[in-house]
Amino acid sequence: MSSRIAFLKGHGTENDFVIVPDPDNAVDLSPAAVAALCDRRAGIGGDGVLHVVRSAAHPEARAMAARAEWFMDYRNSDGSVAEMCGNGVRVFARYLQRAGHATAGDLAIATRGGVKTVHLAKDGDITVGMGKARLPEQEVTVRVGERSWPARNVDMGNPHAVAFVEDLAHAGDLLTPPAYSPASAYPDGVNVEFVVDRGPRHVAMRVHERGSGETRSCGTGACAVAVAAARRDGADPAVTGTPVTYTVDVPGGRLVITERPDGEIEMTGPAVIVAEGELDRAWLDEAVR
Ligand SMILES: N[C@@H](CCC[C@H](N)C(=O)O)C(=O)O
Repeated sequence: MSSRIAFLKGHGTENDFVIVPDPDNAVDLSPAAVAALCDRRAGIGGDGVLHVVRSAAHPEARAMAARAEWFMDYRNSDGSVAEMCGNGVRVFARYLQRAGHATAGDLAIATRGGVKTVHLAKDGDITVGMGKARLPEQEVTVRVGERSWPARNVDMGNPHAVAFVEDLAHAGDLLTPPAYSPASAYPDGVNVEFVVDRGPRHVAMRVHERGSGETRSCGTGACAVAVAAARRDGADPAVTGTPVTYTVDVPGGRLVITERPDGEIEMTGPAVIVAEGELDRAWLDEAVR
């Protein structure tokens, strides 16, 4: 076994990831190993890890192997797994392109949230088919300090609570997860988005991510926000037969989200690889001890 592990570092609207190419699923990425990699002082640093594995080599993805050669085994920075990562899937596709595993055109990627189709151009922004949103009706309240807001429940494969606020500063420092009630609303935790209006079909958000804390962007969160904003604004493509597009500003940049009449959501945004290197396996072994 080599004493080195290849890695790359990338981001999408500053939601940043450690990328671990591991086609045969040979690297033991325990939760402690993921947390060590994501540590911004003692490790590489990132909001999460994109473990790049051939679908056929991963028990959670084998059933998707005929439709998608590669599986995005996404982990949050605390080591927990999540169903889907919208910024991550664009960065994942950018990595596959750079490594020569994908060319311009449509590329299917397996995720725990199902197979997603990424449209890759030679360069520039990347568009991803994010699937449909589910809007469970349950009433939820999100609380930060003395303030509270009703939140819209949006499921993008992973859970989101979207709260429209007067000022993004009202979300506070987001060093701890925002409180919500009822406590039973999200048995597996939730990503919480705070949203303000910027103009017609243009909003800005901050997010506290389950398993990662406040991040500079969340792709699934931006989709959840766009759908929640559209319904609040009385826009439902399924009713009007017309696609609806929202621009969503995040602290790390801008994402453009379109919901089509069939409910399918497309997200467009950047994906950047910033570095490539090798990890010392002995460091990782020591870090998880
Ligand atoms: N940053 C991601 C979402 C990552 C998963 C999330 N923290 C969860 O646990 O559901 C995105 O861009 O969608």
